[in-house]
Amino acid sequence: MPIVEAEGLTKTYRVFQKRDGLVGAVRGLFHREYREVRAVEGIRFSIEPGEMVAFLGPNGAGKTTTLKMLSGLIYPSGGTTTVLGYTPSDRVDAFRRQFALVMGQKNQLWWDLPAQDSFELHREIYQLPRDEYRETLDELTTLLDVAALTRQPVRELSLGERMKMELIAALLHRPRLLLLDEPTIGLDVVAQVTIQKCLKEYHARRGMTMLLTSHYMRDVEALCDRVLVINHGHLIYDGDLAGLSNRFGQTKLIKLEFAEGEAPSDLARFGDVERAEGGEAEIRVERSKVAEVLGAILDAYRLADVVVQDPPLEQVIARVFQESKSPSLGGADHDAA
Ligand SMILES: Nc1ncnc2c1ncn2[C@@H]1O[C@H](COP(=O)(O)OP(=O)(O)OP(=O)(O)O)[C@@H](O)[C@H]1O
Repeated sequence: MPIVEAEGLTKTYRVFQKRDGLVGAVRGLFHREYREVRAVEGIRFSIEPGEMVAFLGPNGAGKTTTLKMLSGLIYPSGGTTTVLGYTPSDRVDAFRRQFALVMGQKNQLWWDLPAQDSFELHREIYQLPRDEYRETLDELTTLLDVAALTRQPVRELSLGERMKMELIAALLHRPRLLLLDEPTIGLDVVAQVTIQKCLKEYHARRGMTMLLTSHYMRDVEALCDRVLVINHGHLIYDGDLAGLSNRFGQTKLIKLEFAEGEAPSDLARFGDVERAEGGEAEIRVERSKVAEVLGAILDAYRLADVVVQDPPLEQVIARVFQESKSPSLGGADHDAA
């Protein structure tokens, strides 16, 4: 049975429109005008136990709104969703005990107290047996390398350390489903990698299901095999990472190392030369022409090495977002799953 199922899930916000000027403001007191924001429009997907899925989309695409509906923080305007067998907006205890939502931009922990005190409160709220709590806490503080910091007030911790504590608090009750909204936002690369490693390791040990939003493609590549892409409230891709590159990455990068001397000056006849330095060069070539171009290069020059790469995920994703503005890609489009 899927852990998450969404069918036609929709959220429309009603936003008060403030009028310009004093007269407008006074008029607004008597005649309130509203505008509808269609944040999520009829999305459909399901997630199986143990999957690690990335939820991608540009700013304002509807990611946080979807996560909030999946955790029962807001009611959908339409459609249905079942999470862990429950309707999230019912917020029953049995449901809340089995999932956690971590928002990179929001703190759950008490600012002036050591994280340890917030962890204790979690233990009380979730009524965790002491042994199990100790075991999980030790495991997580070791994994994230913050055992020495749990007794320091949270406000004195760095952003990265605070995020690690947030993650610990979220995992203490061993949730079966972890919803992560930008868990590495604003962190340096080292802290990002530590958090990725912890999530990966923890997933390997406990096999929880995870849905993650992130603007850092490194998070996605490190953790997720499957991606859901949302734009303007529509789900426009549901499939694996490789499929995303195949479909939207229209070019490939050919990296060449020449056997003798400098890179030749006439490489532009094969494609767009991205770099040519010393005996090395990189040429961007249309996906459908890679074999032909490679054959021509091998005929013309002696090579010491050659590598053909997909474009970086950032580029592919930027292209997906760009293309999804066109009407032909506007609706939900499921490649896999
Ligand atoms: N409480 C709210 N009231 C009114 N409109 C909202 C509310 N929350 C979000 N929106 C609007 O709904 C749309 C989707 O917002 P959402 O926060 O879900 O996007 P997102 O994909 O998470 O974006 P980001 O990557 O910037 O966090 C946006 O147009 C946003 O302005």
